[in-house]
This record gives sequence, structure tokens and C-alpha cells, in this order.
Amino acid sequence: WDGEVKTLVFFVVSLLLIQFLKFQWMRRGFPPGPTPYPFFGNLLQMNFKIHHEHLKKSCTDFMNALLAKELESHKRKRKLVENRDFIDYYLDEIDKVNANATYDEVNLIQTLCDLFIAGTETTSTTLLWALLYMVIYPDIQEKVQKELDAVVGCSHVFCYEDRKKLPYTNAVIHEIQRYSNILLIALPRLSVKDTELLGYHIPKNTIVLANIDSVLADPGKWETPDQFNPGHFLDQDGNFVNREAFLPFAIGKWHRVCMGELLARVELFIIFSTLLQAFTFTLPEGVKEVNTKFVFGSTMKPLPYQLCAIPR
Ligand code: HEM
Repeated sequence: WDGEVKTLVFFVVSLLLIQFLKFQWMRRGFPPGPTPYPFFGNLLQMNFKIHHEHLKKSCTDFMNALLAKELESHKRKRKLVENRDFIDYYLDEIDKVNANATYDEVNLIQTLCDLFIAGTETTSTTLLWALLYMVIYPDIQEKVQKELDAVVGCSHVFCYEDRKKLPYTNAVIHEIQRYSNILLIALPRLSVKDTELLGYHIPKNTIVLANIDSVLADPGKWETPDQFNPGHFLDQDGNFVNREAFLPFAIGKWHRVCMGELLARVELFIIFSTLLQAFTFTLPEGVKEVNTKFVFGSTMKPLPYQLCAIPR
């Protein structure tokens, strides 16, 4: 009970604080929109041990209530000639009369929850690994910084196109994703008909789990699968090369793949490059060892760690 009450108090205080800050910052250009959503997406990041079903349920209820409010506000402000975002397009689908369609408001709210969780937890976990690897491999960090300084300079504002001019940085980001392997197994899928896969018979209605880990760490596909080696994505001349076995976003080109792959790639590139352009990351004084074991969960996160961000 003690732990739960503390978590709940923290949760409520955080929301109040966010709301307060939002009002304070509104006039100073704080982006419009529902501020607490990124917070929700990152709930799972917060090292809370939310074991108890009813606490989990109260988080879900809270999130659903907030999204329901957003939905009502969308319905009020909706202009039928001009869709503003996903919710408006989804409302259009609900309005279409189609007896077989599964579009309804309950589904819409669940989809929004999925998007916030799938879209925040994954990229933030990858970035946690990214910074951890940079403190463990300072020579790699330095090489990225040298490339950034030489190619774009220290005051450049990054865009995704820049990756083409930054092969080493791009290779390091790919290797971070390969090596951190944050989703060992893809989402469960169900075969819709009897099928054959690599000679195996898969009957209709079988739940299939694709083992991403087996591909990202396959000794037959990677020169040094157990080492953090950006060379996996570079040719002899230092050009970036994509690898067939780089499949952190889904195994194969199935109908169901990661919907946010491009968004994730853009975010990872821009955030990682911007951070390394501005800071050098080191271990705090006196810390000699780093634990790289992962904590098993919805994504495989590193254990909590501390580092110093030194402005360059
Ligand atoms: C480093 C970042 C990310 C990784 C490694 C990742 C990985 C994955 C994987 C492995 C799947 C399962 C694919 C399958 O079963 O075939 C998936 C599904 C999904 N991802 Fe991501 N993802 C990332 C970022 C994002 C972002 C930013 C979004 C944005 C909204 C997102 C939205 C989704 C959604 C909605 C699905 C379910 C798609 C479906 O069921 O059809 N992901 N992701």
C-alpha cells in the first residue's frame, strides 16, 4: 500500500505540475495541445513497479478519460470540409455507414492510447541505450562528434536528410538499435488462413511470434553480433550500408509492421545528433563500471544510470 500511495501521489502531483506549467508557459510559446500525453507515453519508463491490477487500471481509466475529453473537443471544433488530424479522419470513417466497419469511438480511443505508448516508450528507451553506449565507448562518441563538426558544424539545426552526409553517425544509430534490441519479440500475430512458412505448416488461427532477437544477433548475418560495432553498417570506404538483417521494426515485409518506423528513425537521428553536437557524455566522477544488462519489460530498458552532459 505504501508504495502504491506514493506512486499515486507522484502521479497526481506530476499532472498538476504539468498543467500548471502549461498555463504559465502558454504565453511564452509552449506548444498548444494536450501536454500530459507525452507524460503518459512515458509512464512505463518511470521505474515504477506498477504491479497491482487496480493501479494499472486507474492509469488506464485516467488516460481513457483524458482522450475521451479530447475526442469531445474535436467533435465540437470539427469542420467537415477540413480535417486537422488523425482524430478528424477517424471520425469521418465512423460517419460512413458501413455495416461491416469496426470504426467506433471505443476503438478510436484505444488506437490513440496505442499510438502514444508505442510512439514514446520505444524511442525513449533506444535513446537511453544510445547515451549509455556513448559513455561506454568514448572513442565512438568522439568520432561521431568529429564527423558532425566537420560536416555540419556546431550550430546546425538537423533535419533527417542530413543523415546522407553523415555516414558514421548514421551507422552508429543503426548499431545502437541493433545492439540494444529493445523489442526481442514482435507483436503477436494471428494467421488468417492455413499457410506454409519456410517449409513449416501453420494452421489458420495460430498465434505467431517473430523472434527479432534471433535476427539482430544472428552470427550468420553479422560479423561481430555480440559487440557494439558501427562497422556493421559501413563499407571499406566508410560509406553507410544498410543490412538485410537490420529488422528492429518488424521481421519481413508483412502486412503488419511498425507503423511509426519513419517517425522513429527521424526522431532518433535528430535527437541523437543534436545531443552529441551540443554535449559530451561521460560517467560521473568515480564511476568506473557500467551495467549493460537489460530490465525485462514491454521494452528492454537499461538499468537506471547517471551520466554527465558536458557542454562542448
Ligand atoms: C525505436 C523505435 C521503435 C521500434 C524499435 C519499434 C518496433 C516495432 C515492432 C517490432 C512492432 C511490431 C511489428 C510486427 O509485429 O510486425 C511495432 C509495431 C507498432 N509500432 Fe513501432 N517501433 C518503434 C517506434 C514507433 C513509433 C515512434 C510509433 C509511432 C506511433 C510506433 C507505432 C507502432 C504501432 C502503431 C505498431 C502496431 C502496428 C500494427 O499492429 O499494425 N512505433 N513497432
